[in-house]
Amino acid sequence: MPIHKGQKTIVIEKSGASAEIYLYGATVSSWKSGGVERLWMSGAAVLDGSAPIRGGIPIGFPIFAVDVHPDFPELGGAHGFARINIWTLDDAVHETETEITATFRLGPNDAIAKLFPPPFELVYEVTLTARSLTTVLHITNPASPDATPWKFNTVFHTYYKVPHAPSASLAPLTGTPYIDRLAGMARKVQAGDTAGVAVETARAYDLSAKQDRCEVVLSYGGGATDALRIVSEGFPDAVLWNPREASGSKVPDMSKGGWDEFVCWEPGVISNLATLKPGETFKGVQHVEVISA
Ligand SMILES: O=P(O)(O)OC[C@H]1O[C@H](O)[C@H](O)[C@@H](O)[C@@H]1O
Repeated sequence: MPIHKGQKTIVIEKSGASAEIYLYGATVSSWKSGGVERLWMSGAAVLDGSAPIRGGIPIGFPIFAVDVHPDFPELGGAHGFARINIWTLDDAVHETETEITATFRLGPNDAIAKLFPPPFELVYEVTLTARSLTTVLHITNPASPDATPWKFNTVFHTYYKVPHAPSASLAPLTGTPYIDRLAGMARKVQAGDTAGVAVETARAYDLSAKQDRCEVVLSYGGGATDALRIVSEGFPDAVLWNPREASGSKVPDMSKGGWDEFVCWEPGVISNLATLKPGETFKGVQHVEVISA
């Protein structure tokens, strides 16, 4: 069976690879390729649907981090409601010889409407092949033409599992502008080719010049024979984040030492809100592939 449906999660399998997705938040919680777990999950993650899942790929929408939405200030909090609501799984699972796709949907409910009244539709496709995981988010404003446009942030808050976070690096990033969220949102430009997380890092890279297609390679370091090629499409930003011990130890659902085990590279609409007019759909893609180092 290429798909296993549980009460809380589904697992898809293809050519020896697998991915587990919680209906809560449509959070991809595990991706195994080549017999290796590629996503990090905190040992202290809350998995009972009472709090966002600390690990995997939580989806942020319609705000990012603790930023407040100018039109819907009640949203507040972190990363919005998409990651803390139950999504529905389409009955139809698309499968070919080389790939399998499961599709999830989220729309308004009473609790969401109190925070974010306009109509919206989120469609999320998770596609697995032997060596890749692709996530695609479609965000639609289905309102009638005379309705007011609304604004949103979104993010694939992806936690990559690495053997030793301070040894891991992302490249090529030379000359890419970024906002240093730890330095009063100072605007800086990436000097060297690689960026890492040996110290606490929260940078929002400006990918607007390569919004159509941005490719980076996450190298594990330490003589690893494989690496991850991460391609994002449609996203104007990506956050590089790791809290290291000083800040990570204050995060209640982060296991001790967790900050040594992951790198977050988070493609999204982050530094500015995007506007969606009635009838419009935003599409963001993240394609991650295991490659030789
Ligand atoms: O604790 P969370 O709401 O999941 O957020 C975790 C982190 O996500 C982002 O990467 C932000 O840049 C950080 O400021 C935030 O701490």
